[in-house]
Amino acid sequence: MDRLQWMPMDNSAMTIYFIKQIGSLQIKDKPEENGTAANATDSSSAAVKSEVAVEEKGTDEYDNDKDDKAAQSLLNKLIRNNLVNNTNQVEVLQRDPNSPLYSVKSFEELRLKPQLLQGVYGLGFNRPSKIQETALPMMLAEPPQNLIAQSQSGTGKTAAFVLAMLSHVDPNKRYPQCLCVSPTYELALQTGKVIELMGKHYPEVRLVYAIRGNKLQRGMKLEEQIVIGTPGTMLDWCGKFKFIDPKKIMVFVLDEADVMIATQGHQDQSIRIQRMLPKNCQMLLFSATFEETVWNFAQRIVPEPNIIKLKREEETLDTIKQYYVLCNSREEKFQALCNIYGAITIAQAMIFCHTRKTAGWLAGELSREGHQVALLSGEMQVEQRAAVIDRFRDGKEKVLVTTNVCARGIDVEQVSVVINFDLPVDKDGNPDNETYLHRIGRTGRFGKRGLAINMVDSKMSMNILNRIQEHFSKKIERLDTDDLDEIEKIAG
Ligand SMILES: Nc1ncnc2c1ncn2[C@@H]1O[C@H](COP(=O)(O)OP(=O)(O)OP(=O)(O)O)[C@@H](O)[C@H]1O
Repeated sequence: MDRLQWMPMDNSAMTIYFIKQIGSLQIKDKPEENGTAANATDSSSAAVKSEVAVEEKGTDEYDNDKDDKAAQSLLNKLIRNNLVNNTNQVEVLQRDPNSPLYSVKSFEELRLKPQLLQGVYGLGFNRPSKIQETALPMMLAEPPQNLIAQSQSGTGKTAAFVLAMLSHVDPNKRYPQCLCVSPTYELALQTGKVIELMGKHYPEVRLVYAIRGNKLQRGMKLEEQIVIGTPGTMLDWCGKFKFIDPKKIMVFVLDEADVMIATQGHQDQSIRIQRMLPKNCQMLLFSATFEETVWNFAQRIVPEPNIIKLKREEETLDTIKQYYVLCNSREEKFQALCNIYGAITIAQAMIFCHTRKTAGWLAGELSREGHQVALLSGEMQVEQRAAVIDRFRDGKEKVLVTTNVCARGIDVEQVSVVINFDLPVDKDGNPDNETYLHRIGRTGRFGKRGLAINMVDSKMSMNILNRIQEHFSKKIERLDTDDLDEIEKIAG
């Protein structure tokens, strides 16, 4: 697939250029922001400065950073360049319990079209991932089987359903045969990129994006076999504008169901699209989590599904030593931090704050002390955040100060210390145990030993710490940061 259809654009602020070569899809969305993103990669101190400037404005923009699932998912994709290490076992629930459970250990066994096998190997995939081993045979089976697949972020779900779509289309038929719905514009583009790359040697198959800004002429009929887009535009293209004949769709993919559900209105639109599709259309639903809301949504969309879940790995904090430090103010917390830095060698540390304001202040103080500091918070563009994380991962900065935007999914192997400058609480002020686990899980990865230090500055935060201890049934020891010998000992 070495070309994309050129699509007429409207005059909105956004301009999209589709350039002939694969991988050179360029998006221009507010040029001044591109400039800011470039600056962010230049130096982290630029980010620190802007944060301090925000603080001076004295407004109440210092909210706790919201857990934006779509942004987090996009961030994960932007910073990840290989498969997430996964040791979990797969659990399969089949629609027809008599059919043999079929699983493949190689891509050859799937008897893919040579062009697609070339695409797979071209991407550097040597063998299927855990979820792909089981999902691919089901998705490629005849007659088509419906599937709900859950597996954590970065385990190869996108690659799996992209391969299924590319395998199912008939390139000789010039109309849409596969629809793939993603929760946001940016996530749709990311998935589109995987389709382009995987279909690189299959130029007869074409792809079009049903996303905002891509205005087609009324009355036109799409000739591309695969349509990827967001639910609203996809619904319009199927219903209102009739660019797509939904009755001819053979495969319907709902990507990132958990993110989709978190986005208002998307459930409804997806269900409305699904209702237009023929009964025998294959439904594929993918999600990184499998909470009740996702499950309810899945049941409304996917009739008689096969289900693949990853069995949950035991969450363990055994390799992480946890301490708390008693302080009276944020200045004392900062002093305690300096003492820790003075006593032990820290390869890389992540420091979590409750608000953007504190994070900005702390980053400024630390850089004044001579530390190489990176700052990450929710008001930054996702691309800026990815650039900051990349620099941190490359060791260009040794300390990353952040709010909750960085709690999940980011693997930086050299992080040996995590500091909760503020303990994680939910919006009602109760301990946020899940976030605590995610935060301190940034250290001690892959069985390495890690250190987590919690700053306690009030009765209330002591109470929160106690409740966290109770929740995990794990003692958190007190650390006296005025005693350098004691600090040295914990690093041993
Ligand atoms: N079989 C494979 N072998 C090696 N790398 C793979 C394989 N399958 C996928 N990858 C790579 O692993 C990374 C994650 O894959 P993918 O995006 O498909 O995961 P995902 O589960 O869809 O993640 P998310 O939940 O974030 O959408 C990508 O960089 C992809 O190119």
